[in-house]
Amino acid sequence: MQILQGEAARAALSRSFNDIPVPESVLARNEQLYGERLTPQQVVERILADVRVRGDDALLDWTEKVDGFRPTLRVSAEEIGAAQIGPELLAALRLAIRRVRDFYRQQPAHGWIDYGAGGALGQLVRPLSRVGVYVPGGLAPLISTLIHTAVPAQVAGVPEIVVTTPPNREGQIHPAILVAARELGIEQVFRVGGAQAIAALAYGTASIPRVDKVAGPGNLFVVIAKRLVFGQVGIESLPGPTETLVIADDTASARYVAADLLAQAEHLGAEPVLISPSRDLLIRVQAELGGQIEALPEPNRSWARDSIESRMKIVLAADLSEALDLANLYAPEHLCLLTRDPWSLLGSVRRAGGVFVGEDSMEALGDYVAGPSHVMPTGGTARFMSPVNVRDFQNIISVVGVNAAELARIGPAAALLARAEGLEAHARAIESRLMVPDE
Ligand SMILES: NC(=O)c1ccc[n+]([C@@H]2O[C@H](COP(=O)([O-])OP(=O)(O)OC[C@H]3O[C@@H](n4cnc5c(N)ncnc54)[C@H](O)[C@@H]3O)[C@@H](O)[C@H]2O)c1
Ligand SMILES: N[C@H](CO)Cc1c[nH]c[nH+]1
Ligand SMILES: [Zn+2]
Repeated sequence: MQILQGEAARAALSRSFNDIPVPESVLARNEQLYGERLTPQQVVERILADVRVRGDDALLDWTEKVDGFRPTLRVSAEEIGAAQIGPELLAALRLAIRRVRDFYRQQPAHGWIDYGAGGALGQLVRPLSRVGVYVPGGLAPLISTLIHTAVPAQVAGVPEIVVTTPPNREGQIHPAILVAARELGIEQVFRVGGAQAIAALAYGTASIPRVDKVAGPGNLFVVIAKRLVFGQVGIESLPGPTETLVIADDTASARYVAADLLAQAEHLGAEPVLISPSRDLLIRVQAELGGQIEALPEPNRSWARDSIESRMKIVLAADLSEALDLANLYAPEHLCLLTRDPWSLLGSVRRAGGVFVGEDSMEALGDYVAGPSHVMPTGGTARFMSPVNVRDFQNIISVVGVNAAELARIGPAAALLARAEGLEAHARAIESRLMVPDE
């Protein structure tokens, strides 16, 4: 594999969300499904327009066409109640819920009101009323994603959560997703995925209630749909196909570096990036990757090989400082630091969804039980977006309650600014309170 350096590395790691690459496999599947090589954007536009007009019928038609099954949309309370998983998996699921909940309970997310000499100013914080959570399920049923999205919303105080997730070819949802919903007290789960699920949550249908905000990651179709419905509904961020950037030096274990790259490479469409100041490490990791890919079972081997062969970038940096500059430029979803003294690099990290410090804090642990939500910004959007968190599920309402003395002090300036804007009624509204009342 080609090793990039200097300007070539900078060019390869600079990106704009608008030119997010569409894998050839997606275009080929679209040709099969639609008889022409439609882009995901074109497909999503059709789906959104159709669901908006035809509601549930459109959801069923698109699910049948794309997922191969015409499902009963709502999972009944009996099905949620009857879902079973083994005791060890249940214990793991409960551990994940507890650790994510404990993490988000630490996030400062309260309102404040300052009662000063001039009256009161502050911010009220209120939970959103109804939130939609998208749980990916195209290739792997991402049980953990339900936990990592719904729990921060619940900590924020959201009373109603609506879950959508695609059914498998038998029209089923993985029982652990239903058990997780039950553990979280979520009653509304719908068998629908992709852009049609996002459309349903944004517009509402006879079966699926319209929500105030849609959260959760997904493939290109999901991400594009979320981008297109923004404004009609709130969108927490645009977490799409996953990516991991590892910075490793000559002290890193090539085995661990390869394992961490492959852990994310097995997500379809993932982008693995490795940056090191050591050419020797880069060569050793490539050899390890070959062996570890071969040792994976199918279909994971094919998914990981596709990510490594089609999208992996390998960069030789002059030193760790250049490695961090390049990482900040790329703004990865996951930044993994596998160096002699990883904590010394933390101060230079400026753009990333999450940073994983040292070889015992592998990103795969973060996917499940570390604590922070694994739903993190991708595609370079970490330049301006953050991982899912409590604030995503709250409104802030500004409070203004100044008293008469304060009004007398600051009112004239406001009236002056209003007249400078040519807004006479604004000025008069202020001055009407400044006038001494007639005896
Ligand atoms: N960034 C994050 O925080 C994060 C977290 C978890 C997962 N992810 C990403 O989520 C993604 C999950 O993808 P997935 O595909 O497995 O599941 P998914 O649920 O996101 O998408 C599957 C759905 O896509 C739709 N679809 C697929 N091909 C289509 C086509 N040709 N036309 C119309 N619709 C189509 C179908 O409706 C299908 O049900 C992965 O890329 C993974 O990396 C990201
Ligand atoms: N790494 C994915 C994106 O952050 C999330 C995930 C869920 N399950 C396994 N991995
Ligand atoms: Zn993962």
